Amino acid sequence: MFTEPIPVTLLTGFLGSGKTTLLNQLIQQLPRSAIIMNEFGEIGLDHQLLKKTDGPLALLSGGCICCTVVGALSPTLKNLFMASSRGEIPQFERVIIETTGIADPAPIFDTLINERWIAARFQLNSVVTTVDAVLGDQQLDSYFEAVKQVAVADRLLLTKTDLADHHSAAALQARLAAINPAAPVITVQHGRVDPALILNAGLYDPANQTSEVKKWLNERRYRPAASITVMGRSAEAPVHDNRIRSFSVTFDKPLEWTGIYAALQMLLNLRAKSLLRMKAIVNLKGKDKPTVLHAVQHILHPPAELPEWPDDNRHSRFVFIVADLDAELVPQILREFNDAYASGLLPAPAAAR
Ligand SMILES: Nc1nc2c(ncn2[C@@H]2O[C@H](COP(=O)(O)OP(=O)(O)OP(=O)(O)O)[C@@H](O)[C@H]2O)c(=O)[nH]1
Repeated sequence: MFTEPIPVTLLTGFLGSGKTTLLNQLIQQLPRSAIIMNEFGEIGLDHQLLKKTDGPLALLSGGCICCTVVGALSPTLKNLFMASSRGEIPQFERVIIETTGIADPAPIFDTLINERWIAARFQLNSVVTTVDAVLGDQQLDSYFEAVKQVAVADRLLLTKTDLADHHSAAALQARLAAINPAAPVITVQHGRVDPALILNAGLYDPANQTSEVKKWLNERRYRPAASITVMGRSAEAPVHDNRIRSFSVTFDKPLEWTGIYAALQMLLNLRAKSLLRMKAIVNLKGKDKPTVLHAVQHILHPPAELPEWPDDNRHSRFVFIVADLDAELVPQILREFNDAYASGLLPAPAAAR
């Protein structure tokens, strides 16, 4: 029987960027994995490329997991869990979900975080995005979905490096770091990677990971919001990258939870398409311990208290990756909502109490 929530790794990446190749390598090393493959088209073919695995395999065919078949993810996870509990299929230790190459991962987060039955039994563990070292640059130029997949990743895997020249691979790596400064870029050939480098990457269980939180947040990799110019940057930068801003916001005084919650709700709801990723370790008034927050697009993970601060720094630190939004607006919204609630100008929203 399962006692702890089962870790889920989300494997995303643009069409043909090497997801199935990676999966084939992973399942050799991690045979006790349940695989969920999402395939486009009525008759999926990708699973036929998957090597034999001891773990269960579930297919979500006939559409993309982020739109037409999103409702199928929850029953699929339930069926896997129940069948394994009853001994009808082998026990599994983790789930790996491979999305279609054009999927937007936000609805998958929504299922994993907001559906109670699922959230009690499964836990999102890491988001791994494959990027083709040869075609990635062009795909980032042409498809904003590809940029978003990079922005939400905990780990970026640069695939097909055997086919790319060193110079262009290095340039692509720099471009990825500009979009998502904190995600390590791991180069991969033919899907061969040490699973330890890509699993447990997301700090989705902050209670156990005080020492990991600094690596997870990695705010030193981000420029402060105030140093980012307003929309419409350099003419040479690729058009989609010009839409992306990644930056940090710091507050030195303890924050009012109701104000921060209201500010985040506003950013998440009004700007659902703008906010791609947010992570934070915050010092809240009246609390000795830090609170960890994170959101992917409009999905805010429930706040979690860490058992202790990772170091002497007691400042609240946020990192954001946004699209089509001026960086300076974000600290302004956080500050103004914080001040308004701290001074009692506004009543606390019910959900934040
Ligand atoms: N040379 C080389 N080929 C690779 C590498 N990784 C993947 N490929 C090849 O690239 C092609 C696409 O790889 P897949 O693993 O099917 O890519 P995918 O992301 O699952 O593709 P979709 O499911 O169609 O989005 C296949 O022919 C792979 O054999 C690599 O590191 N080097």
